[in-house]
Amino acid sequence: MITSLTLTDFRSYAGARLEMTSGPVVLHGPNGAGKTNLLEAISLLTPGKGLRGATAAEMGRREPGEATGRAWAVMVELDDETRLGTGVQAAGAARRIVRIDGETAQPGRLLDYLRPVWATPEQDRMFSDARAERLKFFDRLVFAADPDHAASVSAYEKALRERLRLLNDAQDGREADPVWLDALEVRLGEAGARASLARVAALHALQAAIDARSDRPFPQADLSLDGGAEQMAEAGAEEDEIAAAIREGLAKARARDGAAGRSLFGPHRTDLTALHREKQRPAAEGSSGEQKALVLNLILAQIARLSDHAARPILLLDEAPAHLDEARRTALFDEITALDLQAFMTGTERDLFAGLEGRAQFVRVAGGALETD
Ligand SMILES: Nc1ncnc2c1ncn2[C@@H]1O[C@H](COP(=O)(O)OP(=O)(O)OP(=O)(O)O)[C@@H](O)[C@H]1O
Repeated sequence: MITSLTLTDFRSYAGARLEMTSGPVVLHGPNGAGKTNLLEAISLLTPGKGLRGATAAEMGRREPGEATGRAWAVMVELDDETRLGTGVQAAGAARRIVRIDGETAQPGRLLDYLRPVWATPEQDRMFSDARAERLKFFDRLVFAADPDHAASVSAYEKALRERLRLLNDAQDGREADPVWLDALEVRLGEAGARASLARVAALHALQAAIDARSDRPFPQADLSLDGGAEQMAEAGAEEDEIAAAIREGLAKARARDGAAGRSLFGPHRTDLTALHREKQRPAAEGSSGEQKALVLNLILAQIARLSDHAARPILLLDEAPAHLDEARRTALFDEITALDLQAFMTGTERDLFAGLEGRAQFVRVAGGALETD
């Protein structure tokens, strides 16, 4: 578990430190106090984008009127022994670095120690929002258990950007090198097939974890992946067959993609859909409270799925209890306590967390300072 957190020039914090005892941590305080900033800091102790999807340059503390944020750092100590840190070395730097016990490390190594999983108010409309955000959300769930997935997705995205650049050049009258285009599409086929197979495997594991929670007062989702490559994987196709289908589809789509200036074919267009099981309706048609409860159930299923890993998950819940009804709030608190899970939760009112009195650490966030009540 995280036993201490130190923030230096991170967002609204000039310097702050919080020590944790065991159990959940409740962060309460007025709007704009810096509660979400703190969850965001912890969310950065995993590869990729954090809870706000912000760039490293945005996270450095800025005084009013300052154009560039400062160099910032976030450091946690695990069980009072291992130190994980991230930050930038120079003000405004775009790339954050990772340190483990003081040594620079590959971001992927963080997953050996911590697996943060988060739920934010922005996810409430996830099922009715744009498809790209849903796939990003799902991919994060996949790579928390399967770190290789992040490498497949980033190799795929890089090759896709290169292919589109070539097709745009061709559109402007410059000849696109067909050998290079072929090579990129081979790479897209391979990385895309790996990514699709990993997504399908994760979908099954997640669905099983959701099904195992049918006794909880949260709505259940029936998940599916709506994409050609994933459907082939479901039907038992091998990786090289899926890769060939992606490659062929991309080759056929060249002219159309070039004219549109977008990549209209490929597994980056896969969608995650969810059916509200009890109501037999698409999740996208549910109320925002229903969508929130459904997403939270999915997040809790993910936590259960990750609990077998050596690196235990850490749950970050931004404003979740405020939007749950009493029965679900109680169930959430009981579950978090029973799982012996480290959870950080935010809310403007301390009263919302009355059910955790005596079972959680209450921290008041105000004026850039953190005070345990
Ligand atoms: N780079 C930065 N430098 C300085 N201050 C920042 C920076 N980024 C964000 N802030 C400040 O942090 C505050 C927002 O903090 P945060 O989102 O954590 O609030 P919160 O406590 O979660 O509030 P709410 O209850 O409204 O969600 C704002 O006042 C914002 O101006």
